[in-house]
Amino acid sequence: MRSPKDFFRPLAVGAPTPVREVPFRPSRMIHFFDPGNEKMAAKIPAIAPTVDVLLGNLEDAVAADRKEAARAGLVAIAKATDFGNTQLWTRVNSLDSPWVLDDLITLVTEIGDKLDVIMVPKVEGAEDIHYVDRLLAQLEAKAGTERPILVHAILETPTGVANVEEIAGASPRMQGISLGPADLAASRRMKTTRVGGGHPGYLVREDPQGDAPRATYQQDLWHYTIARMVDACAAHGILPYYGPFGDIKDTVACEDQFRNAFLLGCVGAWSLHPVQIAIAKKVFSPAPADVAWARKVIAAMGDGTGAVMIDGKMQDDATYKQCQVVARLADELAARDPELAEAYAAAEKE
Ligand SMILES: CC(=O)SCCNC(=O)CCNC(=O)[C@H](O)C(C)(C)COP(=O)(O)OP(=O)(O)OC[C@H]1O[C@@H](n2cnc3c(N)ncnc32)[C@H](O)[C@@H]1OP(=O)(O)O
Ligand SMILES: O=CC(=O)O
Ligand SMILES: [Mg+2]
Repeated sequence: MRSPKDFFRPLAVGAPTPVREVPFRPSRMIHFFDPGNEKMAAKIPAIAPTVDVLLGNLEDAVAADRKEAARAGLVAIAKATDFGNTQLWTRVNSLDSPWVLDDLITLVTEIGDKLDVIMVPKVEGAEDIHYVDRLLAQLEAKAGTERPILVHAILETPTGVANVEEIAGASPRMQGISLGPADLAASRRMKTTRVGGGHPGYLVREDPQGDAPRATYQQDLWHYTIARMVDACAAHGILPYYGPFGDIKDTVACEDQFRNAFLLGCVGAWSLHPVQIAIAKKVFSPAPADVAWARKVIAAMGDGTGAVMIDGKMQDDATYKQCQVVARLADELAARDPELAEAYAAAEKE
């Protein structure tokens, strides 16, 4: 019988030991591709070095009669490609679908040693994660994989949002959670047909002042859910992400949506099209001037206690910690990205 003390024990004999801490690896963009689409698949070796995460998508956006082709395509691509230090993830079909069992069995036994993370859609509660957790342990034991494959949940149903804390803490395999604004809008019966982003009808209006025209301000439809997801993830030591932005041509609004998520605490977003890769890279890498400022505060704060004034702004133990968040992220990203490392070093010298 298992007790809470067994949380970090393997769920099957012969499965690898679960991780105690989610390894932070840059994941500014999770680049989606359909492995059964020959044109997209052909681009993967060239795209791989330009992204932090490549994700072979098997779920929505893959037609029902192309599911097997997508699964087989992912196996072939994973076997044939050297991804370097770019992570390989997959999004399997939902747990109530006719495809997910074969997705998991095939992928773990065929390419389990190459897969870093499995994204599970439409997660509604801890029981969904427990099911995947046990099955993955059995399959890992069968395949002889040496490290555990981590699990990422998509937050895209009202029940999932209501249970987000228990989902985040359901297993040591939990790597992170992404907001899925399209399915969430549908299942909440929101009246937007957009994939993420704002809506001109969701606004507040200035009070009337005589006959003067009243300004309106568009509000953020996703603020509540992203903030809730970020808190749940931070409380459980896992990573939060914004999901898809569907208006591919509106690169400006995509950047805004990504930046809102970044400022609220997300570490990355999905890129659905090559044009969104550079946007995510720019937004989810702290700006060089912000990194230089953070390092200046850290240097001035010594052991991180007390209060000082820098350029007219009060700094104390809390701002020291805020600056550490930015500086640590910059270090982690610079270790992967030499161009960014140079930009950070140059900004510090200014
Ligand atoms: C709500 C959700 O679940 S979101 C997640 C699921 N959705 C997805 O994964 C969508 C992934 N992206 C796509 O399917 C496509 O980008 C689409 C359908 C949005 C647009 O595709 P297209 O109309 O072909 O776009 P476009 O003509 O600009 O593509 C230019 C080239 O980039 C390729 N391309 C497009 N998207 C991708 C991608 N994600 N990865 C790699 N290559 C891509 C196209 O195949 C095309 O190649 P070609 O020049 O050899 O013809
Ligand atoms: O899967 C993503 C979504 O927005 O739905
Ligand atoms: Mg979805």
